[in-house]
Amino acid sequence: MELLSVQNVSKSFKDHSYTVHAVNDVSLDIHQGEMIAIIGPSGSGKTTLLNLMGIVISPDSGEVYVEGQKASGMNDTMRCRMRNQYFGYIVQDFALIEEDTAMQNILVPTLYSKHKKSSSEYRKLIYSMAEKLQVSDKLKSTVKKLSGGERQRIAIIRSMVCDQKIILADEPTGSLDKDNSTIVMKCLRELVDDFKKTVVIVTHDLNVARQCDRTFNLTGGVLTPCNL
Ligand SMILES: Nc1ncnc2c1ncn2[C@@H]1O[C@H](COP(=O)(O)OP(=O)(O)OP(=O)(O)O)[C@@H](O)[C@H]1O
Repeated sequence: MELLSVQNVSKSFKDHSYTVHAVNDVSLDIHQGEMIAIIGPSGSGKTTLLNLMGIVISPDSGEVYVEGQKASGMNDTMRCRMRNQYFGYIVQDFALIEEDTAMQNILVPTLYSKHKKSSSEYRKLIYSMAEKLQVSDKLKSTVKKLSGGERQRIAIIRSMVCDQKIILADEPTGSLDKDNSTIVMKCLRELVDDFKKTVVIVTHDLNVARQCDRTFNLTGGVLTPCNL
């Protein structure tokens, strides 16, 4: 069974005088342990599609299934629970709290987790992930003291601290230089290869897309497979 299945999903936004068809009849099946890239011009619907996949927003038509469970049939509480259980998000500006330490930021999703571990279990897990991503010495630092690449690695750890199976990354290397971009992509690849995570990346960077297992182009809300 697919881990995440998007079936004939469409989403429009109405402005005052016109309607934007942001995502238009998109279907995509994603399996566990895959790294998928979605590329496309600005305004082509990439973030909207990512938000539909992560059941952050609901489609106008079509269905999203997570491990075979239909998202549209759920009430808000169930959908929220599903979102927290399955999805980790990495966004371009990292969405970290500057004045808090890296550790405090990483622990935020654990406050909302259904399957809570003990505080010492979380810390053990976080240190082991941080060591792998070479930021274990930064966990006690406030975020404002960290570099862009370090922030992004902290955001990656936060995205999987509750053992979410699917990581949705919107331009994860967008604001990074080449070296940090390489480190972040190596981290994401390791999540897929070593932890069997599933990663969906929205990117403008073709080098980033080439490192993924499958690549799709989204133009005018229409998704097509592409070879880079
Ligand atoms: N909440 C909203 N209300 C109105 N229009 C929206 C909304 N969200 C997105 N849109 C419109 O839908 C279209 C797709 O937007 P989206 O952000 O998904 O594109 P994108 O491919 O991620 O763009 P970029 O690469 O610039 O981030 C755009 O025309 C955008 O203006």
